[in-house]
Amino acid sequence: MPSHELTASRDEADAAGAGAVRLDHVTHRYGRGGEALTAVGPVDLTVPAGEFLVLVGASGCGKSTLLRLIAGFEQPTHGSVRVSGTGPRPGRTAGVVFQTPRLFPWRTVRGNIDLALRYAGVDRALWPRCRAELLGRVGLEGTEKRRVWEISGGQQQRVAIARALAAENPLLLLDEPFAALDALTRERLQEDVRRVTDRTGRTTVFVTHSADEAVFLGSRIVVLTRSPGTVALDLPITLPRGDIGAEELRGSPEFAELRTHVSHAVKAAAAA
Ligand SMILES: Nc1ncnc2c1ncn2[C@@H]1O[C@H](COP(=O)(O)OP(=O)(O)OP(=O)(O)O)[C@@H](O)[C@H]1O
Repeated sequence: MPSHELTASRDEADAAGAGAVRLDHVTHRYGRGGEALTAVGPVDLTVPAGEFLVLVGASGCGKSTLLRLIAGFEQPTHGSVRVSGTGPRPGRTAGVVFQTPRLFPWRTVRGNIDLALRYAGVDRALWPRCRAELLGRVGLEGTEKRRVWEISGGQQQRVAIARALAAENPLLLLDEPFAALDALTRERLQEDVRRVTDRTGRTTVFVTHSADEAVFLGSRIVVLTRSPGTVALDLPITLPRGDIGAEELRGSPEFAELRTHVSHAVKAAAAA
């Protein structure tokens, strides 16, 4: 890339904020002709750096498609997607966590994390420290030597989160990462993700069906209409973050009120 282009894209990134996402009039269509399906759009959405945005909506409303557009795995049919002021690059722009952990099953926990560190270009001499720090962040200290099949589904998803954090991308994208887990594990991992993202200040876009999960995690919630997904509700969440316990938060009347509000909005958007 010529140096003036590099400078221009750096300037754009600085102005947008590292990890900031901007969707301008984005539409995405799958297929062609009579078979074509407009899955998303038009959507205009700006996610400032450091925000925790949760996308909620009924099945098939286009949540995953939006996430894939932000990750650069899909190109919009119309409109533009910018992350940190530039077009997203698949595998480079964001750490991504999917519904299933997608780990290398024949490798150890350590092997899976090291692969991510190698891919992120981290100096090999720093791997032990980075690995320990990443595993510490997701509560997996002492599991380095265990094979993937020797740890639980919840622990595997924790490894996937640690791996997504390895690249130090300012943007984290999570697509229903806890959908397959039992309620208790799910709550614990929600707490982990809330803590880790609050601590690291990363911009996060999280997809879920659950109003409860959305209110617990988000600093902002966007509810999508049914397909094609457009913004039905854009709601800032002003619940306290940081120095409040998870149980206290989940048990508060404000939490219950917001959960009901979001749940009704999701149902109304799906029926509209
Ligand atoms: N690769 C694809 N090719 C064709 N159609 C697709 C493709 N991926 C998704 N779709 C369709 O686009 C629409 C939106 O799908 P998407 O997976 O984005 O929704 P979602 O809200 O994430 O659904 P869920 O909550 O069930 O995961 C659906 O009608 C789906 O069938």
